Amino acid sequence: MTRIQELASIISTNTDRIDAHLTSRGLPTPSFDADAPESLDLPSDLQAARVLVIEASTELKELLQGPKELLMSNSSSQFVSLRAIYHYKMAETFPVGSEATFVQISEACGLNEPDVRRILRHAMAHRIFREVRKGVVVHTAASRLLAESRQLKSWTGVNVEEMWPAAVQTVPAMIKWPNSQEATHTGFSIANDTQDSIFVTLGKDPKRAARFGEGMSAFNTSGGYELDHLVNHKIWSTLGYGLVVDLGGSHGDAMIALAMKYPSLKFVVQDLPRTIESRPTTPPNVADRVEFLAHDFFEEQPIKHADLYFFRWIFHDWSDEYCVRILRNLIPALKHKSRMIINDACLPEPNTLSNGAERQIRSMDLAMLQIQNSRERELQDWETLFVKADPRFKFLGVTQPKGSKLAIIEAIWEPVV
Ligand SMILES: C[S@@+](CC[C@H](N)C(=O)[O-])C[C@H]1O[C@@H](n2cnc3c(N)ncnc32)[C@H](O)[C@@H]1O
Repeated sequence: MTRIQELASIISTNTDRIDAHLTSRGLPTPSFDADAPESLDLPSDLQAARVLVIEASTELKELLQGPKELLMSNSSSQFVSLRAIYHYKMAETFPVGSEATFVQISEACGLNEPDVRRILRHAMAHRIFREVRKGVVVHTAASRLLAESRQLKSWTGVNVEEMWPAAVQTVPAMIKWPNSQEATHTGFSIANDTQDSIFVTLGKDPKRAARFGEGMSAFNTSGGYELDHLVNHKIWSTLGYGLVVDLGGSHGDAMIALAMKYPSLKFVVQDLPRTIESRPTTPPNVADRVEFLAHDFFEEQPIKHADLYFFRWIFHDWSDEYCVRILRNLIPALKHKSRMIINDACLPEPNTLSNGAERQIRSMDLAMLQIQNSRERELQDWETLFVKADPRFKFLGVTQPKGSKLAIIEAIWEPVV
């Protein structure tokens, strides 16, 4: 069998399995229609089948394209339509389930009709909106999310208005500040004409801070980043009536999820003031056990003797020098056997992941470069970080929950007594 035949067979077999499951339960078949579910709800073996189909169909497509077409298929304009749709709030100009003409959308959003038409037709080629009759637009499942999901809107806003401009300026930043590890020497710095880091910049603008927090919340519910992987880890049930402090915890999603499952634990979520202020209301059933506190992790930790200090997606935002500072700022607060958990990626050896997972993790690594001059780390890097910070941190190792894109990196404070 040739590779393309093999791929076609993987696609066919696994698509049949998914289809049989959906059909036998009367569940809707995947579609781009506005009423399609936000994601496919499948049991874990069929989620694996879904990933196999996606991986195989991508490889098949790219093999059949050939190298020339593959290289030339990267479009520099891919985010123009999405950014325009986001900026002009085009998805919100007419209700889901109804129709609108390009003229009506233009009048509602304030952009001239010819540009509305070309922007939307570009997006339609990517399944966002559909032209049901000439000049008449309806929502698809993707444009419905842009119209109705606050989190998805924010995620898109962060992507097209914070990340993308920074990406464009990343190589100029590398040329301007060679080998810099500073969070103020980045594509983000050039794109925003600022000498502040992204987090200081967002901290000065409540709307941007709130949007970033909501965008992070969207991440926490999607492909491999779901909080279940964290919540189901064995460590939490060993903490008894313990106190957990989440540094850079944004709107508290992780601690709220843990509080729901572990009623004896108490939590403090720390972040910069604008992020803490912009959080949504905490669910009432856990509000008495999840406290929010503005705290800059480059200052000394004010909550003493917690059982566990937690960092999710924090260290990948900072170069080593700054990570060491973050860890050292904990030391005055630590008690014997305080635990540290870092919930971040642990880069595997090259070519050990599926291509889809490899693309995602390498993109995240570059995203960290473009906004913070930081990076994703390998196992050895994590161990070294604790050693550099203080030899009294004992590195316990890394576990990779099945299906999770983030690892659990553990250390314990063990000064000689
Ligand atoms: C990538 S987000 C991760 C958010 C959250 N831990 C999660 O997993 O959804 C990084 C967070 O670090 C926060 N942050 C950045 N600099 C900080 C600082 N100096 N002190 C405290 N929080 C900070 C940001 O506001 C942001 O919420």
